[in-house]
Amino acid sequence: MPTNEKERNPFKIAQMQLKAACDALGEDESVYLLLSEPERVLKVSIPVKMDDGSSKMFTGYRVQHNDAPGPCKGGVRFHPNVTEDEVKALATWMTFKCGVMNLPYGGAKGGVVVDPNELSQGELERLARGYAKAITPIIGERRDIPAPDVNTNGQIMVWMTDEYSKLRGVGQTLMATFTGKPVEFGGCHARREATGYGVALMAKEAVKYKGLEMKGQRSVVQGFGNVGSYAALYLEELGSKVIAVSDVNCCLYHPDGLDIKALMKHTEQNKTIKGFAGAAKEMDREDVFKVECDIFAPCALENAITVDNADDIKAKIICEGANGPTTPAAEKVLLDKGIFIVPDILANAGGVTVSYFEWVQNLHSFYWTFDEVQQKQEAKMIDSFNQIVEIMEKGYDMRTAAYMFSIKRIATPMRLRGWF
Ligand SMILES: NC(=O)C1=CN([C@@H]2O[C@H](COP(=O)(O)OP(=O)(O)OC[C@H]3O[C@@H](n4cnc5c(N)ncnc54)[C@H](O)[C@@H]3O)[C@@H](O)[C@H]2O)C=CC1
Ligand SMILES: O=C(O)CCC(=O)C(=O)O
Repeated sequence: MPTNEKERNPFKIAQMQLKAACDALGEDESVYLLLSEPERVLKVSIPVKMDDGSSKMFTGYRVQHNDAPGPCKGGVRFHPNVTEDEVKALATWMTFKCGVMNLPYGGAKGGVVVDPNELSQGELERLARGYAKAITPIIGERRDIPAPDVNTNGQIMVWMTDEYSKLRGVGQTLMATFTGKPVEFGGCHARREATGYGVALMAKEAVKYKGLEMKGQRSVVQGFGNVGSYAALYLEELGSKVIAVSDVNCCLYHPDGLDIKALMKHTEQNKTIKGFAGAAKEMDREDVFKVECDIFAPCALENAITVDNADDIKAKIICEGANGPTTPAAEKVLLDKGIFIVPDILANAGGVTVSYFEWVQNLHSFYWTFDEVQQKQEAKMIDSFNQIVEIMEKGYDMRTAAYMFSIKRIATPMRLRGWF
């Protein structure tokens, strides 16, 4: 892949990753053309009545990248740095993630430019409802199914489902239009845990592939939100020691391993890992890249690993919990150092996989147990891991192999539909 050192635009990066895989496959040029731009970009303005009586306008997006394999699927992010290109990239990655897991979906993503920490609970609810209303014309259980992402959660999915049902349900609750809902409201057991659990599972498969065992491996996790906290919990449960984690405020370190359950409790109460009594050292958040370890799991945001810090990372395996955490130039540095990278479209695909299970259960009103869900998730992820490794062994890095594996699954329905 060409590695323009300066390239940080996530959409350009997604296009570069796609191009590298299309070239490796020797695919028809039309496949790249059709997949390099999203099918639909909706930009919305959302008026919200604030608690002080004033009104504010928020900008939001819903991008539908491709619906050849089935309805579009992907989360909604609330973050001050959301841009149209970021949402386009995230939607593109969703298409290939669904392809990697052989789910009957294409990709989509949504975002609202907002810092939710600055909103009251009432303002947050009105924004969530306003966003759901604004994107109602293009979503639906057979068209596009949103879910949680950064700074959104089960409660926000309930508000959106309720709003959408008022507008489209005519007396019915339309459960299957949003996933990631709480178990008490049409949600699926093990969805909250699913992305982090999948990250830990994929790290374990990579460890096994290298002929090693999880016991004794030292893990480091960047980001301690939904994905990072459960990735850390399951990395610990699968036998590794989690010696460092970070969030937006700091990095915590303990050479004997942090107690992740206790840290999750601390974070629930304090909204940050900062101040946790069980750490040996509290450091600057950027120090997370310098901690010597075996498994490094970036679970925060895009462009976390760049050429500026790639050399600091001393791990055998990088398992990408976040979407797009590694720039192409940094990836080259890491691959040259012999680091095994499990790419985001596989490593964090547990979330959308269990969202798919939620959607299937909602459509049938028949619900599975926690263990059933995790067993089905594990079987699907390990199967994809093994098939991608087979392609990788033909001489590709794992990201390119994952794209090659996925592109075939998307190109075939496009070809059958006569799109090229
Ligand atoms: N929630 C989900 O099911 C899925 C999320 N993802 C991706 O995983 C990543 C994280 O998502 P969530 O955990 O849902 O978000 P979240 O909002 O629950 O947590 C984000 C975490 O990252 C931390 N963070 C932000 N900037 C940081 C920085 N510079 N250094 C260290 N930590 C930083 C925050 O403090 C927080 O702990 C995103 O890239 C998201 O797109 C991918 C697949 C599914
Ligand atoms: O659960 C889903 O449908 C999508 C999750 C998501 O946004 C992601 O995988 O990046």
